[in-house]
Amino acid sequence: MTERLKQFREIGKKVVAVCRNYKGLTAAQGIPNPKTPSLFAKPTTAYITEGQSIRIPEGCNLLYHEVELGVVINQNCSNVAVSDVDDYIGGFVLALDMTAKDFHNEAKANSRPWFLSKGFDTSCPVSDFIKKEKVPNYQDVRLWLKVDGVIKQDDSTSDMIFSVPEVISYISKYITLEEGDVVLTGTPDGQGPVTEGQIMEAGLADIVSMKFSVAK
Ligand SMILES: O=C([O-])CC(=O)C(=O)O
Ligand SMILES: [Mg+2]
Repeated sequence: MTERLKQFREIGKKVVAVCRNYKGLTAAQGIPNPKTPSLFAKPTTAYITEGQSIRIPEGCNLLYHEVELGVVINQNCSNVAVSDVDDYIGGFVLALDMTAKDFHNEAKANSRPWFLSKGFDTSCPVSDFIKKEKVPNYQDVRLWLKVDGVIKQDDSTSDMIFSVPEVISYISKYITLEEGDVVLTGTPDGQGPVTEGQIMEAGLADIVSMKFSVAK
């Protein structure tokens, strides 16, 4: 295990994710904006860092990329008001919410849980830890992702339906967030398929970028 990954596994406990949190995404999909943040989780075994490949889960024929801003929590966070959330943000990571889209579609169609489609090994590639001071305007920062050099996702976090503080405050009413937990804040429009051998490059403005390849 690489040192960086060990660090994530040790301090990074849960991954709590919000979905359908960009106006551009719900508009493109023709679905109403959610009234409250819609949540799911990934196990810590989903984390990988640069140098490791995303592995297509057995039986999956449609793997999707989703670039997301991840917020790293710095202390126990329970029942926190929106106005106090900044005190609980320790920093950021750039993350990919890799999704076995065929499993996901089938689960949704059959009213079954999403866990496998979002939680398989390697489904949460993350960048190096980004210090909080490096992203002072995290409510308006550019997220982008290219597949084999072609831009597929490119939007600002200002397009979120629920802001980072609103998402974290909401989660903290029900689930205690702990030091090292990562909150994935949803993907902008442009999520789409990747196949074996393709390379994704993603970035948070020009603050950080990362590359991950897809393997069988
Ligand atoms: O995969 C999906 O349909 C939803 C999701 O995670 C997101 O919007 O970030
Ligand atoms: Mg997502």
